[in-house]
Amino acid sequence: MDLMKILDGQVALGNKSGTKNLGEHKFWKTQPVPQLLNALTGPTEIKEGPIDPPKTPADVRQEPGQLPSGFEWSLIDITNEEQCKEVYILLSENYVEDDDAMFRFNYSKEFLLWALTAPGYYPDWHIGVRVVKTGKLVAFISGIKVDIRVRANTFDAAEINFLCVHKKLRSKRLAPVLIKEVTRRVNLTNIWQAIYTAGVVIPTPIGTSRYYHRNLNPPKLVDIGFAALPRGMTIARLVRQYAVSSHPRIPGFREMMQSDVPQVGALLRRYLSRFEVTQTFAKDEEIEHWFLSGHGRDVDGERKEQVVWAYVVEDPTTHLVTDLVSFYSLPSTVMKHKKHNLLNAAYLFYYASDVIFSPGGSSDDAATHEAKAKQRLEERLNALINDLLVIAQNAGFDVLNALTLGDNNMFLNEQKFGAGDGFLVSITWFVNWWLLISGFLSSHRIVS
Ligand SMILES: CCCCCCCCCCCCCC(=O)SCCNC(=O)CCNC(=O)[C@H](O)C(C)(C)COP(=O)(O)OP(=O)(O)OC[C@H]1O[C@@H](n2cnc3c(N)ncnc32)[C@H](O)[C@@H]1OP(=O)(O)O
Repeated sequence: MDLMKILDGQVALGNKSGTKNLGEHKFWKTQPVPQLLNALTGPTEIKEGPIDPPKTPADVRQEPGQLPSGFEWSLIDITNEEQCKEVYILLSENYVEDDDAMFRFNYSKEFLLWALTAPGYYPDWHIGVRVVKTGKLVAFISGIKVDIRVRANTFDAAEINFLCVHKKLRSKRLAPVLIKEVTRRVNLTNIWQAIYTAGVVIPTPIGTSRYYHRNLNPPKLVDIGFAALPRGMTIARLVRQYAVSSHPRIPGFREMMQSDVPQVGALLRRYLSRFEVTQTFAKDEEIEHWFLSGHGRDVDGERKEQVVWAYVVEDPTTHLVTDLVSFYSLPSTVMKHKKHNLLNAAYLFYYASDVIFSPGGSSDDAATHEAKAKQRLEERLNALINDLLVIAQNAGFDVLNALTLGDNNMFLNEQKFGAGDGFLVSITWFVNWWLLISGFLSSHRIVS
């Protein structure tokens, strides 16, 4: 993981938008978040524990916050095809772009439905703002409920995502109004923590993660400016360099099925127990949602895009599920390009392997046992990602993106991922703990 540098009250993340004088946060400095550490002038340590005195939903204002005149709140029913399409259009025209305005996220309607209807979601955390006169949707913010474990503590939290204000309404302080409104609705359910990620630094990050990109379609990525053609290199050589085999190699590697849900749940929970901060996925219905729903199908003649792709390894002898590996599909619009209008990007999602838990030799001391387990895991993850690349390429993806978190450093270099210019900052809110969590946000481009 890349740690951000905190220097003289400036946080430098290496990308243009990531640098801001931290004293300037008019909104965030009023909020119950840990304020930024400053080695020279401010606090240098944040103590674990509640920031605000504990409250109850009875202490929360019952009415929505005040919007500027001419605008009104509008609850979005994301399961309603028309309303989902309105959010899709707002985001596809106004959501996250890279610094050079070459690429913009193009979340599909199916993706939005998948991401916002996870088990336990609250429909009234899907909040829109419309122009009163025309009814046009011009802003959005959303949350879902997630269970988070930080070391030994597990608690309910909101995961906030898809904050978006129409380009024509930017810099009018609408974002703080949206954030306060989602906070109010979350608090009404007696939840007081939230997690979210951003491509900018706001008080206070608990971790920074860098995007890495595995090129699967060199001619296109070079053509659209996502990847550079290194000096002295030809496209043909680049194609050879990034070629992947045509079939998965691990015996028993196959698409995940409904009947795998209990085993995958047990495997993933065990694997994630090794980390200090994770979503718990305590219920099998969550496993089913996150790994099996959103599969592409034709409904009433309309093609539904496949969102999540999950694969398992079924041991050919025992028939037990030993491994999981997955990605989700999140295309980006390629702006201002004559030939290509879409970058088909796959994003590495969760993976797990039981090789880390295999018993070692009886004579091994603890350190040897751990070193051997780590090596087994490294070999296995490389094999799994190698097979996932085959799936992604055969399905027509141009690139597989991954972050520098979890066990990803065990395979990023070997599987030929290149460092990107995008960073993801993970942030907690009202939270007692420093958290690290992965999210759905990136800005991107391969820089090395
Ligand atoms: C317990 C429950 C709690 C629940 C809530 C938890 C918190 C959730 C927090 C949200 C998690 C979202 C997770 C995602 O979805 S991250 C994705 C964010 N979306 C985009 O980047 C899409 C393109 N950009 C836009 O639509 C707008 O630029 C947005 C809407 C981002 C800001 O609109 P605009 O540009 O017109 O600005 P303003 O004049 O209204 O407001 C300026 C204030 O807003 C602060 N700002 C700017 N960007 C972000 C950002 N990404 N997270 C938090 N704060 C942000 C900024 O520092 C400034 O405050 P301060 O610096 O002066 O103090």
